[in-house]
Amino acid sequence: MKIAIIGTGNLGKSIAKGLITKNAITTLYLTKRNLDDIQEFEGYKNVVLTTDNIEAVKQSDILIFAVQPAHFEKILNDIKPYLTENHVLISTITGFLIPKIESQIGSDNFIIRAMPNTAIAVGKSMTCICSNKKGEKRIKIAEAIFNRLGHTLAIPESQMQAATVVCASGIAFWMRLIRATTQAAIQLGFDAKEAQELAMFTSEGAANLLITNGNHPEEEIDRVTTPQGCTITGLNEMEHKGLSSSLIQGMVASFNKINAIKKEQI
Ligand SMILES: NC(=O)C1=CN([C@@H]2O[C@H](COP(=O)(O)OP(=O)(O)OC[C@H]3O[C@@H](n4cnc5c(N)ncnc54)[C@H](O)[C@@H]3O)[C@@H](O)[C@H]2O)C=CC1
Ligand SMILES: O=C(O)[C@@H]1CCC=N1
Repeated sequence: MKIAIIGTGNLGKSIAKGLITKNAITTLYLTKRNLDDIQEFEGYKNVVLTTDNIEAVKQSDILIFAVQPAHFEKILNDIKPYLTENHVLISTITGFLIPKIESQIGSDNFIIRAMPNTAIAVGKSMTCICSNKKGEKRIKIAEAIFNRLGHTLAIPESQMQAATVVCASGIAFWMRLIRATTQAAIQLGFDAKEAQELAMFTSEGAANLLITNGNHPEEEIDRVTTPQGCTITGLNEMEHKGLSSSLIQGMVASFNKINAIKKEQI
């Protein structure tokens, strides 16, 4: 696959790492206004670093956009004359709706929105995908790319903001939970490195139990909570302090923020 990543910042770099590691490219063009920050990709076979978005568009079939929302409109205008009927455009840009993309370049292109997260760098992204009418014919291509780099779910565009909070911001939320459990493990006597090891692999195990068995989390909790034991004592204390409630409220606040940004853009 001839892929270009337009805007190789935090997310773009993560996607590039995933694509290169999984050997999912024929050619990969990585664009950025200043190439200093992406020198780590220099020297990889079939990977080209450039400041020239138009060159990247001309040399690629699949265009993945990973710039900040404020920069996207100008980039679309710049590349518009070079888009062909074969290009598949995949935008990862938060809050930039398909009708707005179509208002820039028309509705006759394959337009897909994908919401991955930075775990794409290690092939473990949860990526939600939607498309315009025309893009429905190419959504399988997007799914094939992102399935190699994790797990995908096709959703309506109306759920894309919520998916951003749950999956993209979700990496930060989970990191904070892992850090908090690490800090607790240090207080309970492990050194910092061991504490993080315990926290990381325990959270991986918990997620994998659900992924593998398809159970509800409470079923797995029931297997751990010995009556009058230490687990239920800790769990109930966390709930008295508002664990579930604070997570839900935080994610709703995050969602409200995205919607406020979207209103400013309209
Ligand atoms: N960081 C994340 O975890 C996620 C980010 N997103 C979305 O992805 C987009 C990018 O986010 P980040 O990577 O965090 O931002 P970032 O600011 O790290 O990366 C954007 C990159 O685009 C480059 N850029 C700006 N104008 C350009 C131009 N004309 N040509 C080529 N490159 C240009 C910038 O130099 C920068 O490196 C945002 O719209 C964000 O909402 C979506 C999901 C997850
Ligand atoms: O924090 C943000 O606004 C962006 C969108 C999801 C991840 N980063």
